[in-house]
Amino acid sequence: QVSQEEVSRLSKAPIQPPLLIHPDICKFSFIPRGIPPNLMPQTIISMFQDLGLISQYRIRMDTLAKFVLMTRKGYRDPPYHNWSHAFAVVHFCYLLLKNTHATSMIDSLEALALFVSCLCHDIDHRGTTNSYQVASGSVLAALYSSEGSVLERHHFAQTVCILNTEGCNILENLGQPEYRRALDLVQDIILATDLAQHLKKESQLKDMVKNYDATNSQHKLLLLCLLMTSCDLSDQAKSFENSKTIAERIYTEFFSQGDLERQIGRDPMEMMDRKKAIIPDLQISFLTSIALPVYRLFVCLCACVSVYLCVSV
Ligand SMILES: Cc1nc2ccc(C(=O)NCC(C)C)cc2n2c(-c3cc(OC(C)(C)C)ccc3Cl)nnc12
Ligand SMILES: [Mg+2]
Ligand SMILES: [Zn+2]
Repeated sequence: QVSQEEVSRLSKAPIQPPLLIHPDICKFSFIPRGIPPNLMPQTIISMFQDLGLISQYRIRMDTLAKFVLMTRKGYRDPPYHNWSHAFAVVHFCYLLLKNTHATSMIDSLEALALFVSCLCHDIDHRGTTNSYQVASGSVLAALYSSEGSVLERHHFAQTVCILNTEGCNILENLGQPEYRRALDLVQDIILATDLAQHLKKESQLKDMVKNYDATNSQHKLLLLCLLMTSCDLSDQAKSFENSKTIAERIYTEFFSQGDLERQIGRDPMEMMDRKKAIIPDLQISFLTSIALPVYRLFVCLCACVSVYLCVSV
């Protein structure tokens, strides 16, 4: 729970335009960690405002304040999968929605669902992977291993839990069909952050990008998943110093998991083994095989769309 005093302080604070919070906040090169952690909740609220989502979906300010504070509380503090990661992902999503043609390809409900998904996509992450949940027989594995994407189902469940908490439902003023569609979108988008699911989609994503059809709901969903993974990986699209710092946090998590796996008598995979992992090699393969293709797809999509927009104008 969050204190009523904290909620009212945040909901009564005047909403400053993002640029007044930090002059570089609208630059793709901006490192969101440049925002002091105590200003993150109000920065998120000012991004909601700047995207026009508060008025469009008649979101009450005290409800939005409580939702953001509950979401922040929902994150644990592992080296990487923490609140500052969520904030960095939300910030990139804000820039995408403000700057790219994506806005002409998705409607405002999809933009709302994407933005909320970015904020909530790793809630209550423990700093261990899906396979570790199953190997260690965690409660989450007991709950979700039959469907797969164990952690991501939990992140979604936690999001619904917060929305169902008194005074936190920012979607309460949506019509019933819109509410249903928003929640279904948030579920699909958060589930798309399971790397295994993303890799399965590679060929569909390529096809969507090549001949994007806005009337095709499957294409629309694939686009939202691509936008989500672009945001989730966005620390790798910034300065080398930032990418290096973030990669070090990720391997701190991976190596701690490797230590845990050794303790339960399992042999950790190389990437999790602090004795065997060569981070530069691992990163070159991750960036070339996973991160770069995501951004290449995205650039290709924008190119296709801008041609499409010019033609259709
Ligand atoms: C810099 C950087 N290195 C990484 C190196 C390896 C892996 C990894 O999970 N290898 C698989 C093994 C463990 C079975 C992830 C890495 N990673 C991610 C990331 C991306 C994710 O999935 C999407 C967003 C869908 C791509 C999901 C989770 C994470 Cl931590 N974000 N930044 C990184
Ligand atoms: Mg995740
Ligand atoms: Zn993430």
